[in-house]
Amino acid sequence: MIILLEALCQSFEFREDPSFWKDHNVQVIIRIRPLSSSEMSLQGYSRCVRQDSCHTITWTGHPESRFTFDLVADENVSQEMLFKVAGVQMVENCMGGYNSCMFAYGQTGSGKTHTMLGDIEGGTRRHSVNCGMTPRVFEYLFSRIQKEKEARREEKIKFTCKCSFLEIYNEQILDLLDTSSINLQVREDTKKGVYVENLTEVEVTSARDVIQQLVQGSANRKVAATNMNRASSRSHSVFTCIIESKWESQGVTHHRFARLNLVDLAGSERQKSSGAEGERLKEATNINKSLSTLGLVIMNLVNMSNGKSLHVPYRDSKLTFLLQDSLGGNAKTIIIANISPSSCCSLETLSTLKFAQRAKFIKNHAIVNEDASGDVLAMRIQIQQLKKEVSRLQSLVNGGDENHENDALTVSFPGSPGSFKWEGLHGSFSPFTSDKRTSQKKEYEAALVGAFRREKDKDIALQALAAENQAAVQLAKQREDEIQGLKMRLRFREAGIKRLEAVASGKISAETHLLKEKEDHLKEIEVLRAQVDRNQEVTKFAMENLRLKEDIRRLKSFCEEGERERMNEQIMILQNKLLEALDWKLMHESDPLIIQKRSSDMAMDIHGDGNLILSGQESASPWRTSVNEENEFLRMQAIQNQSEMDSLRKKLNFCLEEKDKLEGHVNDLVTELEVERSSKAIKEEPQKLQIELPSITTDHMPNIALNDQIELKTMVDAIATASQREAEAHETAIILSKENDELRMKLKVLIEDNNKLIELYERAVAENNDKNSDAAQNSQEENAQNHNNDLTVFAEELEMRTEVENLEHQLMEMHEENEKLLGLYEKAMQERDEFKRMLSSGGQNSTEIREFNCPEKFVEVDGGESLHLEKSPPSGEAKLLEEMVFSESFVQSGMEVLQLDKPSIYGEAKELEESGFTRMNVQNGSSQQSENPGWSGFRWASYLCGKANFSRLSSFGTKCAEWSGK
Ligand SMILES: Nc1ncnc2c1ncn2[C@@H]1O[C@H](COP(=O)(O)OP(=O)(O)OP(=O)(O)O)[C@@H](O)[C@H]1O
Repeated sequence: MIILLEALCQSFEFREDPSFWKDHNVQVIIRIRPLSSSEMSLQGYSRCVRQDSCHTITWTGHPESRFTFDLVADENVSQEMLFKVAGVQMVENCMGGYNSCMFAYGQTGSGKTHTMLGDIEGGTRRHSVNCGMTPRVFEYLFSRIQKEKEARREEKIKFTCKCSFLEIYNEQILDLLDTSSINLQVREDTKKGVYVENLTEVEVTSARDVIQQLVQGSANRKVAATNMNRASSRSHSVFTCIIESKWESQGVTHHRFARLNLVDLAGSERQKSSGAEGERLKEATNINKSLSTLGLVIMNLVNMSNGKSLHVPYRDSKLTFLLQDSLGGNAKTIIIANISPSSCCSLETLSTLKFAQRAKFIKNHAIVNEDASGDVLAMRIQIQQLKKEVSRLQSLVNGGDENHENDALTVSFPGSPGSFKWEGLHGSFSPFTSDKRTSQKKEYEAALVGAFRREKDKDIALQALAAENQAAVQLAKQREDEIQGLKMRLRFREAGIKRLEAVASGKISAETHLLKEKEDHLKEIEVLRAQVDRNQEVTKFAMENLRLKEDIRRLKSFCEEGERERMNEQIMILQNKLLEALDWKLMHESDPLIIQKRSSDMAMDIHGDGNLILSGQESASPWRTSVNEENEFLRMQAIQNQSEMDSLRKKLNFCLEEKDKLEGHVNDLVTELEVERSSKAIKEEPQKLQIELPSITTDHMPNIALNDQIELKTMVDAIATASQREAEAHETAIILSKENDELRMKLKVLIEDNNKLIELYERAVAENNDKNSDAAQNSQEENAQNHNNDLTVFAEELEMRTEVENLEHQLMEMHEENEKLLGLYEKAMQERDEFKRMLSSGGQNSTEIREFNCPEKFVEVDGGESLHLEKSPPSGEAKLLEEMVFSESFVQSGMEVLQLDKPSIYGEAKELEESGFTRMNVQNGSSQQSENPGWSGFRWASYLCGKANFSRLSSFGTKCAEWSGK
């Protein structure tokens, strides 16, 4: 970690290029402050920037962005070092007559005040290493002034420094040196430029004076504690010093001045992070507003330098209005963009870097602010002398003769450090000493440099003017084209009007007019199109417009049509895939640590299962191959088994369905059979009654026989159908049973296969264990994989085994069901046979029934399952029976009974016959164990009815069923 930090905090050479200010008027420096303790507690040492050189810095967020600046100062750059690089040259510029400005920009807490003021309580830098830029600048300025005064004593050079200190708080200008004056106004004047009306200006003569003002003003500044900074400046502060110098030379008075602005901006802040509320929130809003105007001004300045003439909204905020000279005007400006390197300020840092990058493109036009005034005559002489000097120098350059007459000339350059005399080449006529001559030569050179520099500046200004001119010419041409177009359209209109007049006076027809009109319109369109095409700006804007519209549409659809969600989902999917790929890679890369961990995890898992105990050791490669093969074989077997099981499951389902159908079928058959039986019994009853009661039935004999024949035929048909259905059911049952057998066989095979698999698997495991004990440690990856495979196969087999068991169980159940069904079926068959037999022995029955006419006995029917009547038959019903069949009521209780165990109709009838009972009684029985008392009751009632009048007593049977609760 420490090494990493050292690498990250690697220091780069931090020194200024002395020639910088010759070509540039705006310098941008990035200053990275050290991580604060709160940042470290939040994000540790995590950083959002990386310094690549003394000019480049990379923001390491997504996407990574690289920025290039004039200088990048890391956290190791001290206050003094920063001053030497940026401050010293700025003071020199001021001494040379250039307006200078230094801004500190950055988010709240990024170190702006530390940079600009630093520790000023202790006085000058001699007292504190943390003393900031401003005190150092003034200390150096006054030392330079002192030196200059000494060097140019002859010229009687004089310096005056006036300071003012203001703050812009909530868009109001406050005088920090006089708290009584508030809401000062910014004014603009052709002579003075931009200035603040009624602002206190204090003359200072030493660094100490300045520091005094600084301390006083800083104490008046609005500072408050926020989440981001314990002492956050809630305003922009501007410390201004106007440095003026005057000197005389050759009767000419020179006046030079420079304005030095030192600006500590309030920090941009996100309301969320700063936790601003109430007054703080209002401050923050104003701060952010003026900073965004500053950003806008800079953006428009950049656009301007790219040839786009746009309005620069200086007046939109007090700050930009006041500092307009420093932004795109007559000044040399340094912007120090302060940033925090911590990841928790990543977005703010990026925003500062972007602001600084934009600011780098500002183009200032700094010129020396100097005036020369004095005796007009003296100046004329000076000009003449200069002219002569220039021509003499030219001839010298050309190798011509020198005119020594004019050798002794006094030369003075406006704006030069002073006037000097030219002594000619040898200086023989000069009254100056040779020492003086050397120093004058130096002055002469310096003056020449100044002259050239000014000339160059003028050239640049000229070039800018030429470019502007060209743009103006282009614009004029464009306008001319437009006017031409308009003229043409006017001509078309005039022609149109004339034609209309002609139409009105009947000279030409309306059709001709319309045709002409159409032609004119087409031409007009052509002209307009040409105009539009010629106007590149319009085309460009149109294109841009289209592009922007497309962007907006895309963004809208992105948000509205859930594109964003979809993309997020896709990203998630991709991320998961990536993770999977990484996992796979990790698994397959021979990282011994990871593999060891994985294999030990695996071993633990297997232990946990309680099925396998495998150590995390590797096995030899041939053995591995064979185990792999076995595993593969097992896997294939498992797949095969799985598919067989699937097909078995399908068959089982089919069987179950068939079984259900069969059950339904059998039930139908049983019902039909019962119905047939009961109807048969009812039919037989009259025959019997005929025998028992000849007097009653003889009259109806021919009718009954005919009816019987018809009913018998119907019954025979019904029985034939029933037999057919039974045969079908039988067949289905046989098929099912065959299928069952097949299934059973397959299951057996499967179980055998399974057992084989388990055997194989156990053998593999045993071998594995054996091999593991000998294996070396470096192939644990393979082992882990095999274990994994084994475990998977084992799990699959376990699952299979459970499934097979389930299947077996199901089969067993099915088997049982089938068995039951078969039983039922057999029973049904038996009953059918009985029924058939009963039918075939119809005549014999009448004889037997006749035997029933024995002494009266009562039988409790529904043997073993006694008929339980919940309601007694209503007396009316009993009466009916009496009237119809018997001479006395047979619906009684408490009589002697005959218990029958599980009687069948046939059996019961037989027993009845054997016992010689002539009558049976449906009794309100005591037994309640009947499974189907209603049914039994009905059966017995039917039996009785069969022996009485069928048509009338059948209703009694139904009633019996009702009474029995069905
Ligand atoms: N380069 C640096 N070296 C050491 N400490 C620094 C540096 N820069 C800033 N600091 C410290 O960070 C803290 C915040 O700095 P400062 O008050 O200068 O921030 P600011 O940008 O002026 O904030 P605001 O905009 O809220 O006024 C101070 O305690 C300061 O001492």
